[in-house]
Amino acid sequence: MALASLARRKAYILSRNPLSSPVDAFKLSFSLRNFSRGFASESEENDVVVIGGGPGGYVAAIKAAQLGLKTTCIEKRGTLGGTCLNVGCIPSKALLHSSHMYHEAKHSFAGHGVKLSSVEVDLPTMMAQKDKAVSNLTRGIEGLFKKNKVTYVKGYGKFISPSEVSVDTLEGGSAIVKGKNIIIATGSDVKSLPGITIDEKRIVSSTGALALLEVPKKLIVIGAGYIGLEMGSVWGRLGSEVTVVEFAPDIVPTMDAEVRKQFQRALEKQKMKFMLKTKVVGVDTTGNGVKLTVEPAAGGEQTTLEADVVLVSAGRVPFTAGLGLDKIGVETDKAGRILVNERFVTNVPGVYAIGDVIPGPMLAHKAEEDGVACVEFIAGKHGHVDYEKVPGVVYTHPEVASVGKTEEQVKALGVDYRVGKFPFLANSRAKAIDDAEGIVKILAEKESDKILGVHIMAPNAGELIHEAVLAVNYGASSEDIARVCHAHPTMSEALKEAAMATYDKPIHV
Ligand SMILES: Cc1cc2nc3c(=O)[nH]c(=O)nc-3n(C[C@H](O)[C@H](O)[C@H](O)COP(=O)(O)OP(=O)(O)OC[C@H]3O[C@@H](n4cnc5c(N)ncnc54)[C@H](O)[C@@H]3O)c2cc1C
Ligand SMILES: NC(=O)c1ccc[n+]([C@@H]2O[C@H](COP(=O)([O-])OP(=O)(O)OC[C@H]3O[C@@H](n4cnc5c(N)ncnc54)[C@H](O)[C@@H]3O)[C@@H](O)[C@H]2O)c1
Repeated sequence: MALASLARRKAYILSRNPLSSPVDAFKLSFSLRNFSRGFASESEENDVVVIGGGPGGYVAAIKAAQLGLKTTCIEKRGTLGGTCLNVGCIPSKALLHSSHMYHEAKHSFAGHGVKLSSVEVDLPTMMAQKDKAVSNLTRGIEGLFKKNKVTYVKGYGKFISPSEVSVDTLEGGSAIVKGKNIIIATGSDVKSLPGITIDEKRIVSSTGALALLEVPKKLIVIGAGYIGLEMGSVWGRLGSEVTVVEFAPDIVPTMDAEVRKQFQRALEKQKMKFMLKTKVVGVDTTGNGVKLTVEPAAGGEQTTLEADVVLVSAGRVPFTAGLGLDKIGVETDKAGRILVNERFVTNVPGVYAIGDVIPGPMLAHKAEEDGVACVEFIAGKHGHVDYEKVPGVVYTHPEVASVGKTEEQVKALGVDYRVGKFPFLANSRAKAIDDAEGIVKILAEKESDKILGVHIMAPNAGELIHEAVLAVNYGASSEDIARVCHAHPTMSEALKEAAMATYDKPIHV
């Protein structure tokens, strides 16, 4: 790197970092010189050290390096990408896609005039395709680290002081990594239930459910949340008889109630069974399968259910084991989540936390936004995450996607509102492809017509929602969406029609 360009970069960073002292300035120029040479020794002080290489951590590390900060990321797993890439978002979406293809071939192709003499599941090939997707993507992040000159340390990090992390490296040694700013991005782990031991064979977490060696005849899912419904769908499509046991009166309790009812009906049509308001009180694994004793959540008569495999998907908890938080005095809440202020700083100056390990939705895209905003603050810029406008998607078929408030939340706020709905049964593209189960529902403030929430159930709701995410972020009205020309024939026209139904009348119903 030319000296002039180094000087410009240094001046730029210092101009945006009001905390930089002359000593910091010296360290910065030292680190920038090393940065320009493309290496960094672990004993040198970093501007930013990130513990955890998941969507929160790796994105924070890349962004920090892009902002000219000398950055090291410590990850214990041996591969980057965290829960999401290794055992979460990516492998589950790979299996959801493969199992959907099988299900379509078996149940829908003939109706489109495509005849197959036989359709079979080849589970090892399906799993290999999933593993290939995962390894390509995790290696891709290593490439991005190299490209952006992020130092990658493979090992388990623990605090020895607010500016030093000791790492037990995967190679067997240990190292001290120093940083002016340390970001905790250690993510989450499966929440275990009392009396139920996960062996990842017969009683599995999502990780085991992503790697079963055969299709279970009977699968019981504990918890009707994101993981339960997605993984229940995968195995249900491949032939399992799926029963979902849920403690609450409803599936996905955070979803808009009207959409949720339609969603539950759609899943029941796919033969998924639900036992709501039900709790698990005992598990017996002494025989070949698993016997699960359940009773009504409010107490009452017990029933025994039998299954080949039980999936425990009753939520996730922040992961901070062995991190040494007590050593440096980082505060957590009762649920173990690290408490941070609006700049992601913990109660210990210089120590930050982002992603699943702090309060807020446990979603990969939220963790990424946290990561970018956190390092922007560190670099003296203005980071921003609006937690009210984080979209959520359940990747079943149909998918359910939402942004903003549910009708129940709007009612609770006492706001006067209007609702506009449009069914996919009246959408020409959905009818053309014979996949028309679903609805768009828009909630808008009555007086201003400002959109408060959008809920979509549709085959590709996870893609369709982003027009609504943009609208909600820009403070758009339903009329704003309705007056935008949408291409025909597309599923997106259903959003336009629902918007017309919100402030006026739709054309096609
Ligand atoms: C089955 C499943 C499916 C999911 N699907 C989706 C989805 O479709 N969309 C979505 O938005 N979200 C999804 N999620 C949630 C998503 O995976 C998380 O919200 C996201 O991974 C959180 O990112 P993170 O960076 O905060 O933590 P994580 O991804 O958990 O990463 C934390 C990393 O830190 C490492 N680590 C922990 N402690 C240490 C230490 N002391 N030293 C070094 N390294 C350490 C861990 O090994 C881990 O790799 C899914 C989750 C699961 C389980
Ligand atoms: N598509 C996605 O974005 C996606 C996919 C998978 C996971 N995730 C994330 O991972 C996290 C964990 O997923 P999850 O499905 O495990 O949690 P979740 O919070 O989505 O759902 C857990 C469900 O289990 C129920 N439950 C809790 N204790 C129970 C008990 N003892 N018996 C029966 N039911 C019980 C809850 O009422 C809830 O409905 C979620 O917060 C989600 O954000 C996201």
